[in-house]
Amino acid sequence: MVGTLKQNEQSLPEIEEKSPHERNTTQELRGAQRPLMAKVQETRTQQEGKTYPAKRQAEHETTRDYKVQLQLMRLQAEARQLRDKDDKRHTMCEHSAEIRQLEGDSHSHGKEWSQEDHILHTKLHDMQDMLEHKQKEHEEMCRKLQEMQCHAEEISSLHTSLGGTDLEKHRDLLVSENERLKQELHQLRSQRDCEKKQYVVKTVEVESEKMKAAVNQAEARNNHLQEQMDRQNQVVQDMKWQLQREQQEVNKLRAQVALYAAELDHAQEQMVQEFRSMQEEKELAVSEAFERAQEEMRAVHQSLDGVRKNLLMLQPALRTLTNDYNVLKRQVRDFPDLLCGAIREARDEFSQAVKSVQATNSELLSKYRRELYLRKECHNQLVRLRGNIRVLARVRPITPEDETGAGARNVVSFDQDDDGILYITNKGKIQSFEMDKTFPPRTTQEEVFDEVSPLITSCLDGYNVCILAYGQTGSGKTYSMEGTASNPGINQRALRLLLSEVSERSRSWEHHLSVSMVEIYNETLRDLLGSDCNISLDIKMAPGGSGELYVPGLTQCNVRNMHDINKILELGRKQRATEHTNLNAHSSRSHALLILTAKGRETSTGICTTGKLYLVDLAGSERVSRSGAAGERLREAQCINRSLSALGDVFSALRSQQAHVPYRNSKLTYLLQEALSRDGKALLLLQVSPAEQNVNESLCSLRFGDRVRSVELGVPSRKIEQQPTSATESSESDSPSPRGARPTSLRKKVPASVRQRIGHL
Ligand SMILES: Nc1ncnc2c1ncn2[C@@H]1O[C@H](COP(=O)(O)OP(=O)(O)OP(=O)(O)O)[C@@H](O)[C@H]1O
Repeated sequence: MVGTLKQNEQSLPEIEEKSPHERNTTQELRGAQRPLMAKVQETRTQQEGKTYPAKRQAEHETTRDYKVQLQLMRLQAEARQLRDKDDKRHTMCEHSAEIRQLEGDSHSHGKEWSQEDHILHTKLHDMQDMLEHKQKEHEEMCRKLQEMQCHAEEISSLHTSLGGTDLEKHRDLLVSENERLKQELHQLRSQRDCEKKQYVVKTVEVESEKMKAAVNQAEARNNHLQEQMDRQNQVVQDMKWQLQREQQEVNKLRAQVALYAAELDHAQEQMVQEFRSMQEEKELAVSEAFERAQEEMRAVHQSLDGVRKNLLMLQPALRTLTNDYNVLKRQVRDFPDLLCGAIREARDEFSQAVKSVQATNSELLSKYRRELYLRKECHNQLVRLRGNIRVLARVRPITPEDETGAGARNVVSFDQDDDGILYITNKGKIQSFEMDKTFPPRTTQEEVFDEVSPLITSCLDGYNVCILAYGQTGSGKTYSMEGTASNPGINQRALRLLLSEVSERSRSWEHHLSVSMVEIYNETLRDLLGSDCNISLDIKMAPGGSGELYVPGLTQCNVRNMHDINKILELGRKQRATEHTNLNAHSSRSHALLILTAKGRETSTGICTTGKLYLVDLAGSERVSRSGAAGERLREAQCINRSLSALGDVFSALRSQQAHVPYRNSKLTYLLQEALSRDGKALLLLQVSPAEQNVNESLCSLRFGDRVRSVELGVPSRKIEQQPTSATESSESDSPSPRGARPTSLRKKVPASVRQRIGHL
């Protein structure tokens, strides 16, 4: 057929050259032939050996596209189904929400449902879990579906890009055109065959070269088209394979979707079943609850009826209560005024009562003080009568020498109303001590001296008087006895007082005062006013059987004025200081005694008196263990302890009124024998440190004082003499001597009248 066409195309110019009529016919034919040729050419390329497979391919692709479209539609239907399922799931979710709501409602119905609620809740929870699981699966399926849709869209777009539909149309057109052309060609061919019979020999020879070139050109073009066709076929083949792969993929996915759909159906079925069962349970529970609620309601109604009846009965009582309440309200309103008035009255009464109590109190206090004073007086009287040793306690202030901190804390306190009572706190316990008088730290030297001065002046009346300062080292013994230059102690004040007394009594009395000062250190008696104070002195019994004691070689300095006093005291102090390098260290370990002898003569009666005043600053009474002494110090401490315990022994012998009093056990007691005997007057000044660190020593001193306080020396007697006269001698022999008084030759000579007078003194 191609060969025929080629021959036709080559023969046409020959016809044109032969005649005008033929030329016109040929031109017309050529005009009609050109588009036809182009179409024929196209058709030829499509038809020549390959037109048919391409057509088949296109048909095949069309079928495949249709199938893909069908699959797509099916997938869309499946997606719709899935969407429906999703809607159902939503509905189920709503149902479960309703169930939850019902569950919440059922909660409010009471505790008895809690068990069932719990079970339902657990089931619901399980279902929710399952639902969530299904939801995830559904999401996964949706995702895959989307992927499939994407694939389908890709296929569809590919299909469109290939222009399948247009091609088909175009192809149909071409087919019809081809048919038409074939017919035309057939006509032309028959026409040409007729004409050919006339010109064939010439034209073939003339035009054969041109035709050949045209045929070659056509063939080249034909080859080019063939190549294009091959490429196109290759592309179509690739697409076919791709389509096959996609188809397989789609099949797989469809199978998966079917599987998921089955699972989903199954799950949905299960859920529907469970939902139904839950619905049934819920309905059952609701009906039960409803019944129960109805019962409760009935009970509530019944009780309400009862309450209503009670309410009706209570109404009159309520009215009464309301009235009462109103009355009370009025009272409450008026209450603040009433209360204020009552408070005012009560306050007035109270202040009056307080005033009267205060008046009574002050009256009682003054009475108590008077009583106390009288009691003291009586006590002093009793002490005088009994001859008790008076014990005074002086507490020094806290000094810088005391340790700072807890050890320096004050542990001593005093009674506000009774100046004889002192309290001492030891390890949290408070102990009280009763003395004849106590002196708080603020007490001045004058106040202390005022208390002891009557005793001092009694030596001018012929009494032996002894004042002992007792206490541990540093407790203020020297301060009380010697004092300081600006603030002298008992020693200097006593001498000054005696001098003034002597001058006061000078009208009726002649007095002679002499002073000795001694020190007892390690049981050695030394004269502090002598030329050589290293000489150890002895205490001896006076010759003549008077029983009096004297110290041979002891210096006695006459005292006439203050100058003498100062000189003597200064000398004594100096002797103590020069003898021992460290005065303070030494002074605390020796007893210092100031002995004043007062000799008097009453000018009118000729009565002579001799009184002695012993002012003793004892050595420190602290324990050896505390001082930690050794060697010489230990010996000193032992001597001090021996002499102080000898003093204690003397006091205890006197207290128990033993026949023998061990005066001679120490130099101290031996020297003080006259004052500490039953004829003397004694006063113990206890020095107490208030510091907590010294509490044990303070307690020892106070206990010692407590024991001494109970010692009765007896009624003291004066040591008097009188120049013998005939009158006095005869009457003296009848009068008995005072209680326990040592009978002396001189005592016998005192007349009864005089003795009576003396007794009053
Ligand atoms: N009442 C007081 N007021 C002020 N200071 C005091 C008082 N009593 C004692 N002191 C002071 O306490 C310190 C110790 O006193 P003091 O030397 O008199 O004690 P002491 O008992 O005599 O000691 P020692 O046994 O060593 O002689 C001194 O510094 C003294 O001035």
